[in-house]
Order: sequence, then C-alpha cells, then structure tokens
Amino acid sequence: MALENIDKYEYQSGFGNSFETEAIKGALPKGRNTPQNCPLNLYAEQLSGNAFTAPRHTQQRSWLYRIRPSVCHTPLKPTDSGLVCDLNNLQVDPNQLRWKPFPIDENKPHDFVEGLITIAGAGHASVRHGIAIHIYTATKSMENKSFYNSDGDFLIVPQQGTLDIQTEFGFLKVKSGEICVIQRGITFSVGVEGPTRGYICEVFGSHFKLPDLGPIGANGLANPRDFLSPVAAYENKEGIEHTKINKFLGKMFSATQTFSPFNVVAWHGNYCPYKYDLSLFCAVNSVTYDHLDPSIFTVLTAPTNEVGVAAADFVIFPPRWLVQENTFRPPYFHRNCMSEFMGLIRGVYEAKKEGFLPGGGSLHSCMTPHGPDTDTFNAAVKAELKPSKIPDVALAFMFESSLILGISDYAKKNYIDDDYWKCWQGLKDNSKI
Ligand SMILES: O=C(O)Cc1cc(O)ccc1O
Ligand SMILES: [Fe+2]
Repeated sequence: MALENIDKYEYQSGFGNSFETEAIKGALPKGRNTPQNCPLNLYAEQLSGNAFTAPRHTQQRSWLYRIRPSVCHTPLKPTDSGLVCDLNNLQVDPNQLRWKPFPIDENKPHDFVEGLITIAGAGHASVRHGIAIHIYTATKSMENKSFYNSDGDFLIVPQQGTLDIQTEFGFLKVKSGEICVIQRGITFSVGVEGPTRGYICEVFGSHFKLPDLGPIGANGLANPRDFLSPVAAYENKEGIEHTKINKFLGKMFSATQTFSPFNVVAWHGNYCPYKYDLSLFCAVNSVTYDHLDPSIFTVLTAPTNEVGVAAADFVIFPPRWLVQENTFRPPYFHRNCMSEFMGLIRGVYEAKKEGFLPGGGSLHSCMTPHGPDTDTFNAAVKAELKPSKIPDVALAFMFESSLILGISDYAKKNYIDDDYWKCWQGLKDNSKI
C-alpha cells in the first residue's frame, strides 16, 4: 500500500524478534533472500548489525527490498553540521558536574542533525568500544534530508516534544516518556513540531539488549512484548534532491541522491529500530529494608566483553511505591567505579530537591563522591516511613558506563552549574561522639 493509504504508526511487537513485513503483498521473496529477480523488480539489500560470523544468538541483520539501492548517491563530502565531536580531544574533569537545561535556540531554526551536541564520551568508534552522550535540540523537521550513523547505535530519550521518525523500516512516533533505539547504519529522518529536546546515548560496541533477570524470574522490568518496531512503509519519490548525512568516526559527511531513501517496500529480519514506553516498566524493589542499587531499574544494557559490565546501562527512576522500613529511602552517598550521567525527563529527582532540571544533566564520574543534597538528606532522616509514592510526574534516568568519560569543549564551557558543589556543603557533623 502506498504511504497515503496506511496508518503510519502501525507496529509489530517483541524485543529482538525476527519480523517480516510488506507494504505491498507479495513484495517479500519467498524461501530465499536473493532471488535472481525480486518480486516487483525490487532490489535486495542486506543491512548487517554484526559480523557475518557472529554467534547465532547475537546475530542481527535484515533484508530490505527497495525501489533503488542505497548505493545510488553522490560522493560523501565533509560537512559542518551540529556540534558532534569525535572524542579525540575531550576535557578531563573529575568534579561533580551539573548542567542547566540545554537551551533550544528558537532564533536559529535547526533540525535534529544540526542540533546534535556531544556532551561526554569515552573510547572511540574506530575500535568499536565506547560511548558518547549527546543532547539534541530541534525547531524544524528534516525536509528531504536523512541521516545514518556509521559509528554506533543511538538510544534516544525525548525530553520535550514528540519525534516523528521516518526510517527505512517504517515510521516511529516517539513521545517524551518513551525511548527509541536506531541502530548503526539505519537511515532516518526526524520530524518535529515546535521546540524539541532530548538525550542520546550512542554505543560503539555491542547493541542494547534486555538485562538478565536472575532470581527475579521470567517477568518484570521492561517486558519484551512492549518493544515496538515499525511495519514496512515506503515512499516512491524520484527526481528530487535528497541530502543524506552520515556520521563517520565522529565527523559529518553529506551526499545527495535523486530519490527518497525511504523506499523499502518490504523487509525481514531482526536488525530494526524499536521504541518503548517507559511507563510500562515493571519496577522491582525492596519491600523490606534498604535502598537497593539502581541496576534494578535497568531498561536496556549494552554489554562489554566482561560479564556483567556494561559499556552503557540505560536505567530509569520510575514512579513507584517506597515501603522500606527503618531505611534512609533516597539514593545513598556513594563512590562508584562506574560513570553516571543523569538526565531528567520531567518533575523532580528524588536525590536533588533543587537545581537538577528537566533538559539539564549531571555527571558523577568514576569514584567521584556524590549523593543526596543537604535538604534531601535532612528531610529523609526525619521522614515518617509510611508507604510513599515517587509520583508519576517524576522521571529521571541514568546512562551508566564502566568507561571513564571525558567531556566535550562545549560541555566544559556551556551551561555548567558552577554552584553544584555547594548542595552538599550544608551536611554537618551530626555525630554524637
Ligand atoms: O547518583 C544517583 O543519583 C544515581 C543513583 C541512584 C540510586 O538510587 C542509587 C545509586 C545511584 O548512583
Ligand atoms: Fe550515583
């Protein structure tokens, strides 16, 4: 069915499933991937998310059947777009860092790609190990323009504004409170309405997967069936000037082509973008005593080769009941060997009464001490411990990484909250020694 006639936002569900979907019945070849001539005379194109030889349980690839193949474009040329940096010259700062909300510059119309700003990172795409944390802002849609990333997968966390994402695989509408993953190589274009902002965790190595549940059992946290991938939807536009932007080793390149890249009539496979509504997260926590580690709120994890150690964990602090007895309920004071970048989607975060705002961020690096601010501490040690609720209006998250992150020049110079350190200075000696 041509684009005009379909529900753009139809999805198929299941994390990591092998899907098959056709926008025109019969467009998928039967019984083989590369027949001599594909149905409807489409071109077959494989998109590989892993080495061909990766073990079967990690294997991710899809076959796309398209009107013209992706290769029909002019040579890619370096272009200035956005403030993505290549992580080669990051600034080093062990302090507790907090950023005020990153502004959405409405005086300078810009799209999603032009509004990408790298904040922090470690490792490098060239060795397929590491992560980068970006902020995006946008005030306009990408028109006749698309983007694909050779460096890694994007986990996108919208904070303000809905993303209307057209991909080679079909459409995804992603609201604030939902997330999506668009993997390495997938071409997409982002439509927005009004001022838009969010966070991105880019992983250069493994793909995100659901965490193991161990003794929790077979259910809970993010359930596989709540992950949604698009159904095939194509547009047949020829004779246009379409710009394709590619991020390659942290630099932007641009090429043109005369047809829409969203020309995939059918596809099958398990390498495809997906979205997830964070309100569906089934939180598990202590119902006796103590504040448990935030790993219990892991939505997705991108592992390293070391068992149990992530390049990036995506963790949320979801609305939930707190019922622990004789317990200091907010996050504890701690020093962590992992790096913790936090963002706030809405509301107020349980460890910080003030100063940590939606659209801002914080970074507590490897072994950098941190914890609840003075007001939060003083209130929590006096609180009556009846069941209480972290309200639905609050939603914070963390990109937690085993890597030690450097910060970009931009992040070092802009929107830093110079007074952040002061939020702990009121913690007095209360000892009765
Ligand atoms: O630092 C933070 O606010 C994140 C965090 C939350 C929590 O509940 C326990 C540990 C932790 O690092
Ligand atoms: Fe922490």
